[in-house]
Amino acid sequence: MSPSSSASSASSVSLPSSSSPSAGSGSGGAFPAPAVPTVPTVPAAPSAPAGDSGEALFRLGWDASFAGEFAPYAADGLVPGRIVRVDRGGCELLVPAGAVPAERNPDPHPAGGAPTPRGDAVTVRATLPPFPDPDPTRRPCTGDWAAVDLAERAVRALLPRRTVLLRSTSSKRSDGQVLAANVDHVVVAVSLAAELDLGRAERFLALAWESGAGPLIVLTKADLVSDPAVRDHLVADVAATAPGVPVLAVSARTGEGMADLAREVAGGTAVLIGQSGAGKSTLVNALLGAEVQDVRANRDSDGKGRHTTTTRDLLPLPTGGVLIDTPGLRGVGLWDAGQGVAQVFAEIEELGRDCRFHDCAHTTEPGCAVLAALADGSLPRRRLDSYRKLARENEWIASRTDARLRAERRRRWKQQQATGRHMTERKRGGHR
Ligand SMILES: Nc1nc2c(ncn2[C@@H]2O[C@H](COP(=O)(O)OP(=O)(O)OP(=O)(O)O)[C@@H](O)[C@H]2O)c(=O)[nH]1
Ligand SMILES: [Zn+2]
Repeated sequence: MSPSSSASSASSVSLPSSSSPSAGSGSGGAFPAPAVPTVPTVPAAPSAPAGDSGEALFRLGWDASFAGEFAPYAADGLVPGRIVRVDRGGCELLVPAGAVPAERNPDPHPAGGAPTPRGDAVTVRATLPPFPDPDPTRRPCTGDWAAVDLAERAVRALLPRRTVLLRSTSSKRSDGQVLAANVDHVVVAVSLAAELDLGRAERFLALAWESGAGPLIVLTKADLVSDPAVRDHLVADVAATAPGVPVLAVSARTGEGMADLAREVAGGTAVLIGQSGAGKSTLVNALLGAEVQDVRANRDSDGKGRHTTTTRDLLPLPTGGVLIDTPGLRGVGLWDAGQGVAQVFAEIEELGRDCRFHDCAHTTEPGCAVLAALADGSLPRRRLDSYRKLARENEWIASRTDARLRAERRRRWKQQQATGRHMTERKRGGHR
């Protein structure tokens, strides 16, 4: 599947990138001021009467907080767009259809001849400004909100990110790579078709917490566990491992739990991560009500090459919310996720505060509260082993990372997450 195929969905129009400034647009009169959404004072529901452009934006995950950040750019005549993918030549964005003047829209009747619905979003290409920032995790990525100059087909600025998912790169010096920005829900898919791998789930959870987004565990293929008592037991097992994380058993095959999942992700932007074969593509298709992502019955066990089957990057869901499903996102590895690891193993961190030595490594130290909990059985051995493994792995990754960039990034994230937390909380909680 070629990358450009993403522009061919029935509701999108693919536009060639234009390098010639204001070509054919003549004076300001011939090129109407881009429609800029009204800035609401409260986050509007997707159905809010915010006008065509506003509606399209809210369907893409826009909210009052982003609108506030965007206000200065609106004054400059720029239009908000959400980055679908970044490539060598620039990026693809979704912008409100109403913001793209008809004369610059060569194909208003895409696949099937249906006109682009009013209030919908269209795909445009745009160039990206040079990013001199030495930190690679600051580069634009899928999910970023941008201020777009539609006349020049150029991105002028990115809005501050609320959350960001990072992964380690395979290079010797790990600098991290951005996978997705402004994600509210990280859905961790764990298959019920195989023996539960809690350690793996914990690794994905650490990454989710680290991003700033809220995790949600989905136990897939529930139809394969026919005994409801067994199923309940498995859900309880996982829930005990992940305090504070909702756990849902779903089956894309029978539809069980799918409405609950759709409701959980309806108020924001979600990503699906999990082991290859966990049923992510099947879930995406079920959530979309269409065959968009490729499901293959037989894959090579290491899953190499499967990314070529990913056909879409940023997908508005019919039930509300947006799904980001970019190549490389699904099997992510930990990267600099100390905070996330601590959050997954909150009870161990908590116990550690009662250790006699504040820098206790919980190995042989006298007065160690963690070892005491292990001895009296209140802390399962598996949990401690998993914690040690992830903490070690994380320390190793952190040691390969530029310390100054790392410290800067931490500070920035704290600021950004504090700013965006309120809106993210609303998105997460709004549909419960
Ligand atoms: N019984 C049953 N099988 C399912 C269900 N969902 C998915 N499967 C099967 O599980 C296999 C893997 O599903 P995929 O959706 O391709 O898994 P994936 O997580 O996207 O895999 P990667 O793309 O490799 O990451 C396929 O054979 C699906 O038919 C389900 O709800 N019930
Ligand atoms: Zn200790």
